Amino acid sequence: MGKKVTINDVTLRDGMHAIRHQYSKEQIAELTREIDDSGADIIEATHGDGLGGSSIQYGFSKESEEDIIRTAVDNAKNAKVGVLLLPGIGVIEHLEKAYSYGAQVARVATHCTEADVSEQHIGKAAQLGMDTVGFLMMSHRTTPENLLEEAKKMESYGAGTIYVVDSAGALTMDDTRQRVSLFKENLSSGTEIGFHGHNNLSLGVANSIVAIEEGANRIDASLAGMGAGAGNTATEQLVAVMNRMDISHNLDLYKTMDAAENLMKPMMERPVQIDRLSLTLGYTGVYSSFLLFAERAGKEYGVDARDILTRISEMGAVGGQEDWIVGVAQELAKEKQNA
Ligand SMILES: C[C@H](O)CC(=O)C(=O)O
Ligand SMILES: [Mn+2]
Repeated sequence: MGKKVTINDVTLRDGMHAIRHQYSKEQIAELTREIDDSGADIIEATHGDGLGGSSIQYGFSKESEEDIIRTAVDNAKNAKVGVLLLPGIGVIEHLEKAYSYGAQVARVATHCTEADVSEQHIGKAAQLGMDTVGFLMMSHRTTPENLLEEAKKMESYGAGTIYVVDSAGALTMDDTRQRVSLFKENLSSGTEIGFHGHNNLSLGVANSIVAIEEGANRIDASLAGMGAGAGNTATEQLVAVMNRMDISHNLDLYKTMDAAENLMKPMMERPVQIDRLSLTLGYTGVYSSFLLFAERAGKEYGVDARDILTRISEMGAVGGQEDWIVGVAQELAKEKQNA
């Protein structure tokens, strides 16, 4: 089926959310070596919210940005190291520094209707000669047709790959199929298409396969699904399914299974799994990295964290609005008192 699939591993970057950005240099080094040895093509390594993400708003990371990127670069023999940048959180200077530390892939992420804020960053990454990717987050929040228009903008700025990003794990298989197939029919034939899934509705692998069937050839995955919410598409599960379907890729199944089981799972602070809270993220379409914030606020204010997420969804929150969560928890607590 189609071209060989490139696996962009997000264990270190999206996985940062699940460990509150607290991977140590030693953990980054060990994970990079195992992921690289298992055959992943790209290893993304930054704070969960990308370059410049270490802050009071998103949580401070244990290690500096330079140490995170350099440790990954120093320990990857074959894989390229990538970085994520959300314009506004990260700036051009962050990108230049990441490049100087050895990052070769730059993924510029915007909300699905705001591609126009990525022009400078995509332009800069392309000018540096980086493998430049546009990353359209919360793709369920707009129509396939509109998402295509945003993808075309990123393509025109110089991105060689455009991703459908299911940040909330809310896309169904038909939703994924419609978005990826429109990209395939309408973007330039030289533009690669990617898919980034979250497993909140238990569709991470299924949606990734649908994306491949429709012409995507870059897929994000992480060991044991380590990532925000119920996690990302689990590498070892995806590899097993791709093997069964004769989809060509570079990964070794047993190595991904062993790394997930022996290395990744023991590092998890909170099991990365589908539970009532992560399922609510997918069900209501809320950004996966809100999970731990909502859980904490629910405990602090004595309210059901599912109600927080539902209210946040009704308010139309997008990534970056983590600070709304405490306000909503306080509001719900007051309503409970007055009931
Ligand atoms: C900053 C986010 O964690 C990016 C991402 O992985 C997503 O939107 O999903
Ligand atoms: Mn993600």
